[in-house]
Amino acid sequence: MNMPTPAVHVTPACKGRCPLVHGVCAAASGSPVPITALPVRLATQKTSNASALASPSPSSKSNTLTPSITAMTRDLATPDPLAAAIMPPSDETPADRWAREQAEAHARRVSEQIDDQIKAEKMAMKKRKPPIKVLLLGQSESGKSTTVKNFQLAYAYSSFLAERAAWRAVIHLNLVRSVSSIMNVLTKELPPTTPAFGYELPLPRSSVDIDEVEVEETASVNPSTTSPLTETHVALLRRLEPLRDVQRNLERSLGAASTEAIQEGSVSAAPWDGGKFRPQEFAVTSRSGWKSALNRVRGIRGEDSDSVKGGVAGRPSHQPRPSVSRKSGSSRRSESLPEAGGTQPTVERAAEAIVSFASDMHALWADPAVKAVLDKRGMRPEEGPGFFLNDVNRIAAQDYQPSDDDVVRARLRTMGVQEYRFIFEKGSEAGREWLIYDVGGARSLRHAWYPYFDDINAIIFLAPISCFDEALAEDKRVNRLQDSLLLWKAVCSTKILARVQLILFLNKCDLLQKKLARGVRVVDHVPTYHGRPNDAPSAAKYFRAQFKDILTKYSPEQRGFYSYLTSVVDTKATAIQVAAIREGIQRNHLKDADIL
Ligand SMILES: Nc1nc2c(ncn2[C@@H]2O[C@H](COP(=O)(O)OP(=O)(O)OP(=O)(O)O)[C@@H](O)[C@H]2O)c(=O)[nH]1
Ligand SMILES: [Mg+2]
Repeated sequence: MNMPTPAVHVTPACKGRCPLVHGVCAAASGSPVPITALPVRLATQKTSNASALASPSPSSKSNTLTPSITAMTRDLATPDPLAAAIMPPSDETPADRWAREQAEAHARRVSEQIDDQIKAEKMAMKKRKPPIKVLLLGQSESGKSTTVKNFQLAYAYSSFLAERAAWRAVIHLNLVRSVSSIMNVLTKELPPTTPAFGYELPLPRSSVDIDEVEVEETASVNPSTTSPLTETHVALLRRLEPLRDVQRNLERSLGAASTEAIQEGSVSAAPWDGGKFRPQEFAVTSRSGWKSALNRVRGIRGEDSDSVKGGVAGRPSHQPRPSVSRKSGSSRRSESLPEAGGTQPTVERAAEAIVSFASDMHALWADPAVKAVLDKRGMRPEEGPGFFLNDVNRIAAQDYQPSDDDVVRARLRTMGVQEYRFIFEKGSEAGREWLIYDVGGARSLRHAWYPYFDDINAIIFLAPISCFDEALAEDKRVNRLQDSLLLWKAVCSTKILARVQLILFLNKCDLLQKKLARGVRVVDHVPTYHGRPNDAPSAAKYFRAQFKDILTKYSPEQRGFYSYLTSVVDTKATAIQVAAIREGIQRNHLKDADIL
């Protein structure tokens, strides 16, 4: 008799010990194997189930595949051999049968529920809207992080609030740094016969011996007759000298983000723009910047400990793009993190020291002779980043807690790329997730931007137009406005960004206004400005036209020019602009998706 070809398959894994479902082994974890290829074990098992078949003798040649299957087929008058395997026992009582059927019905219901759930999840996945991704670009100190703070204030205030206390150390450092830089200028004003300040002078070790050193040293000081500085100033400078240690300690506590950009020389404005750039060689420096710095003073160890994973909106989380993180192991800049909570005592000691220097810091800033020296040397700390000397008494108070405005004005540079998640609760697109990427703007950090160009919806580009007379911190030969224009040109002409909506913030308009009001002439730094009025609206209009020309000329495809005159430290005005931008980006996104 010809052996019928079985219509069932089992996997090698189960070796036929499990029931089959729809002709395929239920324990399938490997490729199904035709039953004909099975070792003898399956056949012997089936034959024992079908007790009609006599067991073959161990010595018998019938212990091979062919005779066993022959036996099995003979035995199986039932059409499905596996049904026999799971058949209820022949001696099942009515009660047992009832229980079995109940259990089977329950199992079916559970199985159907799971199927429904999987189906519903699949549908929801299909329906979920992709996040809108916005990248903030611009040179260092252009106001990118300050713009993020405006988004946080407007749309994620609880997370802004959660971080606010941690900014105290940053604000203290900003304050001390202003004092230090004033001290540096004043020290230069002293005549050469005056003993140098700083490291050559034996510094008082504590506030107790300040007076002794003061008396001893000031006796020999003979300030220049042309300098407005007197022995009182020298004494003041000497008393403030220990603040330099406070600054160093705070910088150490806050990490790399708290130091300002060092001069780097000839790094190009846009490292990705020019043929030789290979993005995979670079990595994002993620262990620095706000998050890490704030975590340090909050006593949180590790960079992701407060990252947002589908929860609170608006807090930073670093999520490097795959193309970036792949290489991050070798090229990531390492920064040793202190032990959890280890920076807290240092930060508190610094706060106490600052309180004890409050009146001297106030005296320094309020002194007309000091102002005269700063003016003469062209130094205007009040127009620089993170300036808090006007509020020294409030900030150097024992119980000081930063206000919203203090946080917005605080300066801490961004060194990697930081991602902020926002889930907007109101409006037509409620529930839509936004991802905002804040990057480090120094020239040496711009290579890390490129991987983020990939699938971005919009770029907010910040150009600080008050900087037309300033040099880049990284390269003193480069004018800051020139750098912004070069960078804008590179962004406009980058092919991968051809369809990305570009929004230009001509920022620091408040400082532009102040600068021109005190007599700085645009034409002295921008010769093509010739013949135009030296006022802020005219200058802003002129700069805007330059940016627009570049967009028109260098965009691979025609696109709209959206620009705003901003002062992002003005949170009220910025809130209105941010709302308009949000609406605009959303509309553009919907239009792209053909929803509008
Ligand atoms: N007066 C004034 N200050 C501003 C304005 N925008 C930003 N600032 C200040 O400038 C400093 C630098 O701003 P950030 O937002 O940190 O600059 P950034 O572009 O993030 O800089 P990097 O992180 O180094 O790339 C901060 O102290 C801000 O408060 C503005 O429109 N007017
Ligand atoms: Mg920043």
